[in-house]
Amino acid sequence: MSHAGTRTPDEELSQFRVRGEIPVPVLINWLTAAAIPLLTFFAWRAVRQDSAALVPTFLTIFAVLLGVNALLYFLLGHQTLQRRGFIVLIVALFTFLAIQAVEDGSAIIWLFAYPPIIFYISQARVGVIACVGGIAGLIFLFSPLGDALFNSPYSTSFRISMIIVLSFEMVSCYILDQSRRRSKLGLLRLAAEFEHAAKHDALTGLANRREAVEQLENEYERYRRTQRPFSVLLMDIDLFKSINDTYGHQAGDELIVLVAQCLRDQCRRVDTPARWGGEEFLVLLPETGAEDALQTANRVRSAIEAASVTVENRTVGATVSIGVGTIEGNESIDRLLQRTDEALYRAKEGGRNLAIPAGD
Ligand SMILES: Nc1nc2c(ncn2[C@@H]2O[C@H](COP(=O)(O)OP(=O)(O)OP(=O)(O)O)[C@@H](O)[C@H]2O)c(=O)[nH]1
Repeated sequence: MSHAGTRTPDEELSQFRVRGEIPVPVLINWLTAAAIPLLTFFAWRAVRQDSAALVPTFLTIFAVLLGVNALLYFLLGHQTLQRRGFIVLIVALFTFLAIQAVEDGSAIIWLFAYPPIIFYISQARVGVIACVGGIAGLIFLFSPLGDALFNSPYSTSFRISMIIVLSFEMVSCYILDQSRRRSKLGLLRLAAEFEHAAKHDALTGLANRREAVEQLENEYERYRRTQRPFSVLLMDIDLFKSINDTYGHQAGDELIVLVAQCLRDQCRRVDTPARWGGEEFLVLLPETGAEDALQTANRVRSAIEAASVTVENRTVGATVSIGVGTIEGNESIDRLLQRTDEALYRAKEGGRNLAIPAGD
């Protein structure tokens, strides 16, 4: 998972979805589908109960606007627009329900639906701001100034209970939401670790053979589209068995890590150095012709020849033999690897510590 730029984990989280999690646009659609008939029902009841014309009119307007918000989402597919539109509408709706004392004041208890929704569909920061704003608004509504402005029918005990219970619910929702976000982050990090482990070699940290094959296939596809050739270096540490036998397996492993580091140092960022087998490495050089590939091979070879590790106060170095292959015409990846392997074999036969271009 990327931690690029100044993105906070919260923003980062919204980019990913864990399997089974309800996507925010879907939840908003469900809530809209539930709210429209409910609002229509309460509007109809308000008409029947002879409430002021304002109430049924506003409830109907909210139902229509929620429908328009959903329609716009289906037409444009703009998730942020859908979410922001929905938040604005529900904040306005809950404010209206509270200050107009809809349903003789009982509609204010719908405010309890607000905290879980707001925390789920927006970032934690937005949820906190919305909840603190909501409680502040409610305290204002229940204050003597609110009474003077809106003439609320709520009893004192109801007001106290409403503020305490709603605050309790908001804090609970915040805690549960934090826990949900932390577990989601943990799951995403675990998935990223698994993905990394599946694609990389544990000893060297280089791409493993499976990942190298995948990159080769991608590069091959690009070659077929653009006809810009790519090259591969297939290399093998010389006389590695005798290094293991003389200095031990641990020293052998250290040399493998050293070779990997030399590859990293000598390759471009776009190249893929990979551990191909035990003491075999492959480097994929995208958009690289034969001449440049041979130059890179010789640079890598010299860097490895110059490097060494210290084992029990003894300096141990190694050399590598390299086959250098460049894709030609319509040949397959297998054919390219076969030609490159033959070149590697010739480098071994020719005395080792050599880079030999593949033949036809
Ligand atoms: N330490 C260590 N040794 C390994 C690893 N993987 C393979 N080897 C050893 O590498 C050696 C490879 O030897 P060979 O393929 O016979 O060839 P070589 O001795 O390198 O000789 P040439 O390739 O002909 O230059 C074997 O002894 C393997 O056991 C590893 O991960 N760590």
